Amino acid sequence: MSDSTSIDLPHRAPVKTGVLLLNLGTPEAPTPSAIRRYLKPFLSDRRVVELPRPLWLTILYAFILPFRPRKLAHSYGSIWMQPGPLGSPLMHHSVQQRDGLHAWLAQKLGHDVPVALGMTYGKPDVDSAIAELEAQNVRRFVVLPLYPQYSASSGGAALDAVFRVLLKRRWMPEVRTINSYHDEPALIGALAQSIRTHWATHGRGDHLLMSFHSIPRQYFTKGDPYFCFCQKTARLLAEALELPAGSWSVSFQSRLGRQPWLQPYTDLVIPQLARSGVKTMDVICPGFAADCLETLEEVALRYREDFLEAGGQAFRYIPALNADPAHIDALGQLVSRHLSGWLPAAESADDSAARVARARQAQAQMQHETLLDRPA
Ligand SMILES: C=CC1=C(C)c2cc3[nH]c(cc4nc(cc5[nH]c(cc1n2)c(C)c5CCC(=O)O)C(CCC(=O)O)=C4C)c(C)c3C=C
Ligand SMILES: [Fe+2]
Ligand SMILES: [Fe+2]
Repeated sequence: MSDSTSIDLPHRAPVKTGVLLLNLGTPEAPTPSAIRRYLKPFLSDRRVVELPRPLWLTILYAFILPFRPRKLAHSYGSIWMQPGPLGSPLMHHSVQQRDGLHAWLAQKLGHDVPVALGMTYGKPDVDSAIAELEAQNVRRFVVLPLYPQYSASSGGAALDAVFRVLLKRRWMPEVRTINSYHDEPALIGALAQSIRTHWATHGRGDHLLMSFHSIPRQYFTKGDPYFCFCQKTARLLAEALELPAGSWSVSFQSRLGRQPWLQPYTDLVIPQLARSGVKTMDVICPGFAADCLETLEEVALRYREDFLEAGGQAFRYIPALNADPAHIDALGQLVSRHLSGWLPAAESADDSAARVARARQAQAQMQHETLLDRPA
């Protein structure tokens, strides 16, 4: 007991409040081996693929992992932004979102709120992101999976990764999780503004397609709310833009395998629109917080070609919100609400009474009581 002051006890320091941002993850390089390393845990997750295990593992190991990475290497290669892991658009934008949110919280709330980024699959993993917060003495944090529309296969899997890490903790942190923010007014406002700005700069198409990542239809019939959340985001966006009926629609992209997925399928809708006389179209993907393979390669490159081949004249992809200030503002507002009661009220830095109050607060947050420090 007498040498207890030399023990490195985490509860000696003032506690901090943090934010954990989560996204899917992405390969570290546009190479078959890096893509295989990424796909293996991703496609082995029971939240992502719910097929009977022996059947799915046979398909995964016999047909997908040996062949798909090579095909995807070309696709990733076409959108990679710079050498190294930050070359993946998803990683590039996620890092900027992390830094942008940290700056927003400091500016608007007057506090240093550490923000860490963790990926459900690949690096930086959720374990290291939580460790990063803990190293700054964060003992309570808000978890924000960057999927505006919750699905078990995306946000659910991300939260699983958090809870798996916490299972190993002796001293559980306080955790608040954000489930879905598909109808967050600031998010709808940011999306609407980005569309208006795009129209003002590049012209307005005859039709606006809102394309969301699909999921197997059966997940919806078993109770996944994702389909309805996508429809609600789309309706709110159409209302905000006062879009006439018939001038916009919703579709679902990126399906894999033979079972039915949420419909209508984007890859079928786009040429159909061209054949039905739509000459110019805009596409936005309001389910993707950051641009990635599925938006930049699948939609902006491949579906553009399909549209033009089917008789369309102009196809414009409207980028994801990425680290756009309006997006950071929407995420900041969302996170701030969930931080409620965890931060002392913001004070102006030159207010000396506030400085004293802050010092008292810090003292009160020193949770280490004196028992171990008493002389034996
Ligand atoms: C096989 C099942 C899949 C389900 C279910 C699924 C749901 C889902 N995915 C996203 C977001 C993203 N998916 C991305 C890539 C991607 N998705 C799947 C499979 C499923 N996704 C695969 C196999 C891949 C890899 C690429 C490919 O093989 O086509 C990405 C992009 C990652 C990147 O590196 O850029 C995102 C983002 C959501 C939101 C979602 C459920 C709602
Ligand atoms: Fe996906
Ligand atoms: Fe519903």
